[in-house]
Amino acid sequence: MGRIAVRHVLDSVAWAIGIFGAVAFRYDFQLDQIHVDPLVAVWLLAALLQAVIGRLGHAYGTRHRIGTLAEVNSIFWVTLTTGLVVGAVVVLVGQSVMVPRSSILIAFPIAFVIMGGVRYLDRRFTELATRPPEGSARVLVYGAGYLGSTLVRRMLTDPSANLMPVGLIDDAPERRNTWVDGVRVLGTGADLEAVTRRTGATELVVAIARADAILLRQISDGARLAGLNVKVLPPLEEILSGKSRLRDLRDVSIEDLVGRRPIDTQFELVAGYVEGKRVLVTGAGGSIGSELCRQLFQFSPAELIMLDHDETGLQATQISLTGQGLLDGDDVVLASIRDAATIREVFEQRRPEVVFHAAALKHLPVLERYPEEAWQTNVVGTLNVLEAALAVDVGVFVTISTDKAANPISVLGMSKRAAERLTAWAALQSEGRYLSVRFGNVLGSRGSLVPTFASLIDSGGPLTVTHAEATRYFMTIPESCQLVIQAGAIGNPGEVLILDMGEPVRILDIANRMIEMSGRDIAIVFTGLRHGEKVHEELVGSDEVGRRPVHPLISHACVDPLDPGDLELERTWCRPTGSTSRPPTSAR
Ligand SMILES: Cc1cn([C@H]2C[C@H](O)[C@@H](COP(=O)(O)OP(=O)(O)O[C@H]3O[C@H](CO)[C@@H](O)[C@H](O)[C@H]3O)O2)c(=O)[nH]c1=O
Repeated sequence: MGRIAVRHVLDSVAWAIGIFGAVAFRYDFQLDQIHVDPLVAVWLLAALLQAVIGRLGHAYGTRHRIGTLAEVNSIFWVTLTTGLVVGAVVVLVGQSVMVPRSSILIAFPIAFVIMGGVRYLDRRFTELATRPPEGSARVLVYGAGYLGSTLVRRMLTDPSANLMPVGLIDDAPERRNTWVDGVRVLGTGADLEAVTRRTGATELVVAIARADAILLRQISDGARLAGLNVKVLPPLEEILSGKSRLRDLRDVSIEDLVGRRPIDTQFELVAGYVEGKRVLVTGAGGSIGSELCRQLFQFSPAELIMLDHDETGLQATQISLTGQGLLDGDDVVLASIRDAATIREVFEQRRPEVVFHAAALKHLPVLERYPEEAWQTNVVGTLNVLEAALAVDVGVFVTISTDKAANPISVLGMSKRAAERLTAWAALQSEGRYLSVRFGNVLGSRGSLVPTFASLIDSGGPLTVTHAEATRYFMTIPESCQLVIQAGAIGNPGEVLILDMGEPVRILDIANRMIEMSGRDIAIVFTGLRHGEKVHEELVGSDEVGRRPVHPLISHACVDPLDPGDLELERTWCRPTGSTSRPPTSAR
């Protein structure tokens, strides 16, 4: 018998107990005074009405979860209506067939309490059967809001996850001592140590949808003192859509602690300029280019053309996007931005309408030693892409720049400053929106700080920190790309858009945290600032004024256009003599 049929039968039994019990009460349990046949008729009428009204009122379908308040509420109204109709019948004809009028008045609460009780027991048994098994990890959930409650419920109904929620933590004092599915809010972040001792918890799961790096650092420091392992959830959207499961909980990473900055994507804005368009990304095999491709793909461009000179990088991006890396389609283009003729040909053949220019050389110390390389790729290469775009009337062109272009003192910074200025020049030659987006360090990009420290830790250290006070602005790659794509929607021609990266973080703090998270004993050595390296980065140049007219995290500033005819004047930093750079020397 199906579950719904069983519930109909049980509710009929509830009415039987209610009606016969009420009459038995009425006659003081002198059963020989009871006329059974009319009572059976009244019971059958009640059972039939309960079923019909219940079906009409959707009280028996899958609309409500078993034993929830919503289900009991809907059963209440069905039972009350049934009771009223049956009661009216009894009032009209009951006297003549020896059914006492008061019987339904008493039968209704008895039947309803039994129906509610059966549902409660059903729910308890179901929950007990799916409870995490003995020996499951004891978990505290930080955040008793929607996400925390959903998580607790999932843990309680997914025995395979082996996670037993033993308490909730929430900083809102009014939530203290409230319950979520039998799990209590035991205190705030300040009580973490006491709550851990009391519950024997070993894990702490952060269930705060918009937790940023600062909050995660605070929680993680508290958890360390309490001896808890910190885990974080996959992105909220994935949880809500059911794409991710409990086992996708992962340890908190250095990226979470340093660069997390949840961003609201204004989808309509972005879809407006990407959807149905031919979109080309240069540097598609790199860290930023590949993430841009992944995000742009979701906005259904007519074509996504991934261009890079690094075939292996292109393959990795293709795999991450399409699940295959055969490299045999039109979606990947192998070409170097240094090669003007080839780039022009690609643009003429593929006629992109939107371009994200992410191809660049990026390593500051290397470019100090090889400035000509920075010139060829970051300046001439950018000009090549811009000219090809102008030739085919690209409508939106976004150059990816860096905070090192603000008050530049390095070859990297100066080359990217020139790229921003060339983009501003191109804006003057076109009807389209040609603009740059400038931001600081992205966490985890190839060859950057975090992967370098990670491999130094793997090999036993020491960690090399260039300056004890050095700070950088950090963001995760996905979050910075989200902002870049939004910036493309709101930027005006020739502008540079500057992403708000929050507070700068000390490199030494990152080194210390990574060592601590590794659980190993690793030394730190201070190596001294390298040529061209600033102690603190600036996002806005001293000659620039940033305004935020549209997006709260994106400033707009004007850039002085650079006519390609004047490029030679710009080249001073590129020459060994009189330049800020050091000529290559033999390996030290
Ligand atoms: C690799 C390494 C780095 N550092 C320091 C140097 C910097 O102050 C800071 C970050 O270093 P990196 O991750 O290499 O990033 P940085 O030189 O700032 O440049 C990056 O960030 C820029 C944005 O500011 C990008 O435009 C560049 O393309 C990118 O390479 O950490 C150390 O102290 N020790 C290290 O071993």
